[in-house]
Formats: sequence, structure tokens, C-alpha cells
Amino acid sequence: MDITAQHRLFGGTLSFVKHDSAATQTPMALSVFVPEGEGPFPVLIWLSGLTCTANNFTEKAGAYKRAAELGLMIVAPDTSPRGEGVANDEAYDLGQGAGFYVNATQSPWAAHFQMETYVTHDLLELIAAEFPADMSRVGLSGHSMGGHGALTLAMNYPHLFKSVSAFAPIASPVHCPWGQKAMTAYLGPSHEAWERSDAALRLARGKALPFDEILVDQGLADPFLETQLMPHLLEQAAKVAGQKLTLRRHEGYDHSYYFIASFIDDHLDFHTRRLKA
Ligand SMILES: N[C@@H](CCC(=O)N[C@@H](CS)C(=O)NCC(=O)O)C(=O)O
Repeated sequence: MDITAQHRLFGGTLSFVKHDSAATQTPMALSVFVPEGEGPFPVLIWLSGLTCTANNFTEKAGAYKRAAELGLMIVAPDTSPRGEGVANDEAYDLGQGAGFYVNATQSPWAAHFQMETYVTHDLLELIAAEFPADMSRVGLSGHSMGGHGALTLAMNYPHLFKSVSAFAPIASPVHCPWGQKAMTAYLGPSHEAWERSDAALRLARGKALPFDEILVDQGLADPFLETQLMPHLLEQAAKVAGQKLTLRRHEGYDHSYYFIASFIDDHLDFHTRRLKA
């Protein structure tokens, strides 16, 4: 592991980190906020959306003041493997910056795009080995593509994650153009292979292990609301599954980090209540 930059803030430390991932077979970048004190600390992992690196959340969400008050570590990984030898696409919604938190099975993506294993294994292993983290108290949150990642990884790995929330998540990749394009490229044309990476389907089919509550915030001025995100599908599926979902719709808020910054404290509080319970 290399720490490429480090800053003190709100009594804690923010580290920009690079490490080698066995899953992606590339170096991976992330940021790690550690609050003041000895630890071990509960951890929130944040999964970002399309086009993001680890820096978008780190620089724009305004999360660290509250995290420092709560004694919460925050880990923000990159959204995909990157580099010259890594497959890419000219479009912003496929390839580098758009890993969708799945393990690709299709060429040319399968060689490096193993983001599901990266987040649920390599990233957690790094945090456990190198930082004062309490790995029995890890929560997962994210935005848009990262909201989809947070929901589906929490549903598929409930033994790893104690709490889950999302901002403007892609609720059902099977039903939207971003999801259909990425899942076809990474997992192939069979919808069967997509199902475990679709939060609404997973819930509706009774295959998601329950959380006591899932918190989702959605801006009503989000340009992707109707065409890509479709939170009503998550709402319907949660009803069918008997999963408590708090879906808050916010008049006038868009898809940006201004929206995330406005409600991030509520998510940090939500996770801390569950991680410290
Ligand atoms: N077409 C847009 C879509 C990308 C987008 O809105 N990305 C969101 C996540 S889905 C984001 O967080 N962008 C980076 C930022 O706002 O800092 C673009 O290329 O900018």
C-alpha cells in the first residue's frame, strides 16, 4: 500500500491510497478518513457513480466534519480499474469509471473489471490490515451507479455489511438503459446473470436478506430520475418483500454532489446508529 497524500482535517486524517488488487490485477486508488483517537472505528464504505474517481466524494460531499464527530471511518474507492492495459469505451457509462460493482464474465472486460470481488474482498482486506477499522461494523452507501452497488452488494453479502443506504440509486439495472448496456457488456445477454445485480429484482423475488431499514434519498429535479433511476421499482419491491425502506423524495434537488452534501449527515447518522448498536 502507498499513501500518496495525507491531510489532517477535523482532528482526523484523510489518506489517499494506492494498492495492488488481486481481483482487478491493477493498482486501485481510494481515500480513507480516520477520525481522531485509537479506534477500532466503525467504517462506512462509499461507492461513487459514473465518471467518478475516489476524489469526487472526498472533495465534494462534505462528509468528514460529521464523521469526525461520530467517530466514523469513511472509505471511498475508485469506480473501476484503470490504466493503459485496461479495456475502455469512449462512452462515459461503460468501461473505466463505470465498473458497476459486478464481476465481468465477458471479453474484453473480464480480465480486470472484477469490482464485486474488489469491494467485498480486496478492499475490506486492505482496510482490516492497514487501518484501525472494526470489521464487524461496516456499512455501505453510494450514489447512482454506486447506490446500485451499495444495495446489491449489501443484499448479496449481508454477513459483511451491517447497514445500507443510497443516494439516487439505479434501482433496477434490468429496466434502464445504463444498466442494460453495462450488464450486457459485462455479464452477457442472459438476464438470469443480471438478477443478482439488480436490487429491485432481488428484493421482489425474496432473495435479498433483510436489513432493519434501508435509507434512500432522491432529488425530484434529478434529470435521470424517470429514465435511469426509477426508485418506484425499489419501493414496489420493498413492499412485496416486507423490507422497510425509507425513500425520501426531495423537491428541487438534482443528481449532483450538492444534493449529496445536503443530506450526507443524515446517512452518516443512520449508519452510525446501526453500526454502534
Ligand atoms: N452525463 C453525465 C453523467 C455523469 C454523472 O452525472 N455522474 C454522477 C454520478 S452518476 C457524478 O457523481 N458525477 C461526478 C460529480 O458530480 O462530481 C456526465 O458525464 O457528467
